[in-house]
Amino acid sequence: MDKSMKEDTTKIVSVGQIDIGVPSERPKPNFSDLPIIAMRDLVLFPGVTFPITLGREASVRTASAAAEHSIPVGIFCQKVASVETPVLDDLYEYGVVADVLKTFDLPDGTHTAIIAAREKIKIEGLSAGSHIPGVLSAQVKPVHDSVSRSSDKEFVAIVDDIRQTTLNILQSGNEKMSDLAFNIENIPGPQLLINMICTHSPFTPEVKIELLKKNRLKDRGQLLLSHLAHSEEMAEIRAEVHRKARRNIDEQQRNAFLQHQFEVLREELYGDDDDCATLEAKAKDIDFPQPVRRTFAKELEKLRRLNPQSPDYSVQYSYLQLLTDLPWGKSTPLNADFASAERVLDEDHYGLEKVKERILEQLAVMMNTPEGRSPIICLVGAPGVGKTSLGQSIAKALGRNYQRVSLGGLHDEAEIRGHRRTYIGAMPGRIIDAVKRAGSSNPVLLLDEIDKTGSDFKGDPSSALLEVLDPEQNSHFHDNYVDVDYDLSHVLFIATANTLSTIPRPLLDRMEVIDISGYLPEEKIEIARKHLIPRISEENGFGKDEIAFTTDALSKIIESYTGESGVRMLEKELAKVIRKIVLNKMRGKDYKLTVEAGDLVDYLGVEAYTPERYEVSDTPGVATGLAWTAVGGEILFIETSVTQGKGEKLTITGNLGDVMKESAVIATQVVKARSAANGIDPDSFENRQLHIHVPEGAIPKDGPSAGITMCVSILSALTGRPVKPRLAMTGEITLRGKVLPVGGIKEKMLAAKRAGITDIILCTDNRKNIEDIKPIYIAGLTFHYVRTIDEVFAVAFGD
Ligand SMILES: Nc1ncnc2c1ncn2[C@@H]1O[C@H](COP(=O)(O)OP(=O)(O)OP(=O)(O)O)[C@@H](O)[C@H]1O
Repeated sequence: MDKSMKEDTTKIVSVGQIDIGVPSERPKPNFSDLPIIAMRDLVLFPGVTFPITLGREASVRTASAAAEHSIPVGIFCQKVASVETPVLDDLYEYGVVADVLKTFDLPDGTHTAIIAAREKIKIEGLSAGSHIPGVLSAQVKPVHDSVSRSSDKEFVAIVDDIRQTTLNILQSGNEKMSDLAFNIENIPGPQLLINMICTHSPFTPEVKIELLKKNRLKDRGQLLLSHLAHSEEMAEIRAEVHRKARRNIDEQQRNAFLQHQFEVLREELYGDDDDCATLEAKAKDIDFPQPVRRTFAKELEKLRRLNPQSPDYSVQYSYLQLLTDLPWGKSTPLNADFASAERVLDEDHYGLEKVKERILEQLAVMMNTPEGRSPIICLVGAPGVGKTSLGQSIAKALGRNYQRVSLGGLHDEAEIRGHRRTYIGAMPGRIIDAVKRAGSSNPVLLLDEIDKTGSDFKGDPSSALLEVLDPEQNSHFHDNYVDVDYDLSHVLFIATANTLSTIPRPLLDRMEVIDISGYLPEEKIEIARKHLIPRISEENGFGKDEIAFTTDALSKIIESYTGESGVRMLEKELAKVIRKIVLNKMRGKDYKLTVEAGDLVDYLGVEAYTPERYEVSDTPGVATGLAWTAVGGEILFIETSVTQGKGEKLTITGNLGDVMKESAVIATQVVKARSAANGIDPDSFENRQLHIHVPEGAIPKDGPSAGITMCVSILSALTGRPVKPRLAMTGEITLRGKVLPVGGIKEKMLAAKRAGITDIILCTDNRKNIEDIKPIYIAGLTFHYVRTIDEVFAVAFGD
């Protein structure tokens, strides 16, 4: 704002009833040539007296001359306040004629004049000529206000309302009208009251001119009242907004104050808040996804408010520590060198050509499409065949971190998905925990023994695993404890299982199953020589090649001290031998570094297993079957005896399960139906009692695969013809005599070879399983593929 404008802005310095000696005999104004003082923003109303500040030279001169010579002047408001030298057109046409009672020069250089307004006037046009040179003058005409009678109740009510509303506005603290505050009650007469309030009101000059224009005082009062009511309303709204703002500020200040006090007290009580600062510093370097960063900040604030001695503090602290420990977006660079991956697999594992080839196929695809989805590999096989260690080698070959997640015996879904933090002792699930331990977001996680999860009232872990393994869902894996999503899509999952039968179908469908069958004794000897003995020797403080086992010694350990498809027990027995050597060494006794077969009794005690050997026997009623257990294949003998007795009776013994018992009943019926064809009198069954027994009664046995063996055993017993020697068989039988295929063929064949069997009867449909086996495993075996029990009998009793 420029200086002159500021000076010229009329300023009310005091109000109303000051005794400044208004002359009783006032000179008549010259309406045809009235000197005019232009006001920038003041509209004066008839009857009102008050001081104004003058800035412009012309105004000062006019006021001084008017005061000195008692000349009435016209007081008009400018339409536009910024006009510096106004002419008549720049003024509103309504104003007042007034007496300049006094002028003062104030010490700060401004000039003040006390003006007493008389009546309303209207500009008619230019005056004939100014009697004060350089002073604006005009020809005007008086306009009289008509005053309502005091009996007009409506008018009285309006005036009362005006007074009250003005008081209300004043009470609400409107500074612009504050000069009226002390005398509004004392203003005499409604006319002066209305005009006074009009003059002092904070309305714009436009509004005030509208008020001034009203000739009937009642009309002016009404218009004033409506403006005042609006102002009052605005004042109330403003007061409310103000109150609210104050309340907010007060609350913020209070919180800040309390927070500060709290920090001070905390520091006094527990010293410096190291935990929060450490967490915060750690979080700065972590590439959190945006929602996780927000959660972290929120939870850290919560931690700050907790007492470090309270149990809640440690719960909250552990949670935040987990958030900072998880490898958000941190991944290890992948090995893209296929040849080195192949080398790693070969170095770590002997044999397993087919398995390694399948794994290499997957690795090749993964290296070729680094951004593609990783398959979920499921390695299935008996214990100790190297599933876990293969998983480890795959991680090594790919250059990824490795962690094992043990799922055996898991019943609680929360073990996979974590517990909500509201539970006491809540923890993250095993998957998140493994990712944390792995320290990168693209590790290899080995889900060990996925076939051994169960479900109970605490939920079904396998359904939680579905979410973990589903590429569509695992990019937003939600662990209940972590409570924010974690991206598992870069993790390579490898599952291991002993059997596929207990894995739920939907889970199985998501996995690439790779079968690892057991090892031949020759392979076990190689594994022991190349991998197990050097490793165990080193672990026990010997050089890699310091201890040697003769082939005979190894064969004996495998045959007489272990009974397994894998090499887990072999590993343990070898470790036992080497520990004994260490013991002898420490006792200062003589010790041999080459272990021979004869030494084994000293080292390992008496033989634990007498290998199942096929014993050539010409006793009728004995047939040799092949069984499969979780630890590999076995041969099993089925014995049938026939005795004379009253009525027909079938006795089954040998700790057999329901399915196997049913097989025995079916087998009896099948043989009975073919009795005539095999030279047995069908009526003779009347007085014969059959007893079927499967030796080693302490071991439970079940399954349908002994069906054809039972048929052969029964027929042999009934006819008295012994079964062809060194013949074993496996296959399910139907009531009509059809032979059905069975599983576990490779393990069964290994067991047959171990036992010295030469001929095997199998269902024709099992031929493909035999063709899958490496020829060296089945060298020396002759296979007889059959479809019916008659063909079985032909092989078993043929010449
Ligand atoms: N082909 C092999 N070459 C070298 N070492 C082997 C081979 N197969 C198994 N091993 C060794 O045998 C031991 C047992 O193997 P591992 O623990 O991997 O068996 P697993 O199949 O996972 O058994 P489980 O089903 O009980 O978990 C390991 O020390 C492993 O290195």
